[in-house]
Amino acid sequence: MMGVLEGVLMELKDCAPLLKDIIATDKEKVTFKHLDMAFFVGSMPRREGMEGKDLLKANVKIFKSQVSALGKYAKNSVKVIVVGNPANTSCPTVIKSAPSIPKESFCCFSHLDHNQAMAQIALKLGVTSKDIKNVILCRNHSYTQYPDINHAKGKYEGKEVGVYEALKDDRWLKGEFIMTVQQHGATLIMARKLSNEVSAVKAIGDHIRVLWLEPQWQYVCMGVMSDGKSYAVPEDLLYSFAVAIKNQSWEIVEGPD
Ligand SMILES: NC(=O)c1ccc[n+]([C@@H]2O[C@H](COP(=O)([O-])OP(=O)(O)OC[C@H]3O[C@@H](n4cnc5c(N)ncnc54)[C@H](O)[C@@H]3O)[C@@H](O)[C@H]2O)c1
Ligand SMILES: O=C(O)CC[C@H](O)C(=O)O
Repeated sequence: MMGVLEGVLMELKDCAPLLKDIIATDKEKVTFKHLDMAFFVGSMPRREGMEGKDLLKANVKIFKSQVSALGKYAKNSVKVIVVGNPANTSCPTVIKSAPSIPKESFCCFSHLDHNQAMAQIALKLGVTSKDIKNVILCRNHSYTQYPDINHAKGKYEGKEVGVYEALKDDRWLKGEFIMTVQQHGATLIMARKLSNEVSAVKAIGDHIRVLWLEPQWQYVCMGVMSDGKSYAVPEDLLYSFAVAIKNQSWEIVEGPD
């Protein structure tokens, strides 16, 4: 596998102007030492005809072994993002496998769903995603997720207006839009015969920027352990909420403006 890694290294060097150094290794002790952020992405993707549960056994085994090494070698302040699927279901198991790391430091990656939902609205309005804000991706990273646009706003014809008001198409927003977002991953696999890549990498970059560099981004979606006090979601259930970011940490937002 080190040969393959050499190829990945070459690509990383080609696309990272701010890159200072890379350590390529297959040793857990070296990989996880002094880490600030860990993305659990090395795992099986779903192929056409497979269901999320088909990945569970294989991927949870990979995550469990890696995260216990993470607990052993990484800083206690490390932030862990579970990307590999089924991301929601795996995340609590991952958390339990590294008890030395606070459970608030873990999240399941739902930034891609958030980007997808914003893109659907932007395309329908004829603007770009950067003109849309406050779309909340609720519940989880699967077909039962729910894009909440009650607080969403768009810059439309020079004004900032609520998405319902701008689109004037409640039927689409309450029907086709929700279904398109919920089934986006599966539809893409059917079309491409492979799961998403470019959009996932872009969303991972967005997630890092929000968490690490741009805390002024107030309403962003992450799958986190519920505190039992918000939106009647039971405590310790992994759930995608709108969160506010402060000091590289998150807080569940109750009803964004
Ligand atoms: N949450 C999300 O929004 C989201 C988005 C995209 C992909 N995913 C998930 O991320 C995962 C990876 O997807 P992909 O398209 O990159 O898959 P891929 O098959 O292209 O890459 C998976 C990589 O994992 C590596 N790997 C396999 N077993 C490993 C192990 N035991 N230890 C370390 N690495 C191992 C493989 O060598 C391969 O390089 C999948 O589970 C996919 O469903 C999630
Ligand atoms: O398996 C799916 O339905 C989607 C896979 C995709 O990589 C994603 O996580 O969005």
